Amino acid sequence: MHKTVGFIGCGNMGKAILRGILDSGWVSASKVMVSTSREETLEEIRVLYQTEVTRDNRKVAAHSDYLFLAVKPHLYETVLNQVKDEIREGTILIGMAAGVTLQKMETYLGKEAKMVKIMPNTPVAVKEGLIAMTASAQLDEVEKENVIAMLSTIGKVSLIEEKDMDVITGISGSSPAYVYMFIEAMADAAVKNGLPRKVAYEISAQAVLGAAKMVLETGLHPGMLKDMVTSPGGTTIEAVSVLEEKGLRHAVLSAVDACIDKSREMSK
Ligand SMILES: NC(=O)C1=CN([C@@H]2O[C@H](COP(=O)(O)OP(=O)(O)OC[C@H]3O[C@@H](n4cnc5c(N)ncnc54)[C@H](O)[C@@H]3O)[C@@H](O)[C@H]2O)C=CC1
Ligand SMILES: O=C(O)[C@@H]1CCC=N1
Repeated sequence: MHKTVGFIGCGNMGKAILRGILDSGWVSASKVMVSTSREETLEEIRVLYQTEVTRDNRKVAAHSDYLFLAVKPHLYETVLNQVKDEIREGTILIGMAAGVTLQKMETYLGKEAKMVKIMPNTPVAVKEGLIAMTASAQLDEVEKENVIAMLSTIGKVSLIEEKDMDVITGISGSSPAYVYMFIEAMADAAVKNGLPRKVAYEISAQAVLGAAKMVLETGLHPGMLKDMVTSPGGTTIEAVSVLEEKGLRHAVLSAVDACIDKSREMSK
């Protein structure tokens, strides 16, 4: 595959995808061009990834078979308006902004185009991402399969209806942040009890990774897996009891609900 790839904007999410697709070998650095508004970011990307970099979004648009739009949601209108004449007929535009629907992208572009909306999460950087995806009617099956093949190199691809994108944002796009808070809090407790911080992070993170794998690979209900850890009169039930008392379930449910609400509001 000798396709060209472009990134307009390359901050936290753009860099995570860029790193993932380069590491996977799906594309070589010589086929990738990146533009951002910040000179320092461009220099960092050029040094780290050896891709071509530019301040000119139009140049990236003209270069790309697959064009990732990795700017903040409020910049989509400006950027799509800026590059609309450079986008080739076969170019596939890949939007990832919370609240920016395929319909909005088409309106900003002012014409129909091959467009994909994804909701990735930052673990794509280590090829363990979740990428929810929906494609516009302009993509044929082969083009859709090609996009799925590219994204599959950096995580699991979940084909969804666009109406579900806000919910997926709540439990995937945004959720690594909540999980990092959980890992950090567990590590703080370990540090309080004398463990060096570095060891505490490694052990907490591995426990979360292992628990997630158990859910995915055993197919057992999370409640049953919890029960299997919780020995009668043992240590775990003490922690479980405090988590229930402090309202962990309700806190998580309400937090995810607030995230979904915000995404829905942005999508209007
Ligand atoms: N950070 C995350 O975990 C996730 C982010 N997203 C979406 O990804 C998009 C990017 O988010 P982040 O990477 O977190 O933001 P960020 O602020 O880290 O990166 C934005 C990038 O856009 C560049 N930029 C700003 N103005 C520009 C312009 N006019 N032309 C070209 N580049 C410009 C900045 O220099 C920066 O490189 C957002 O739309 C967000 O909704 C989606 C899923 C997860
Ligand atoms: O916080 C945000 O708006 C973006 C979208 C999902 C994750 N980060």
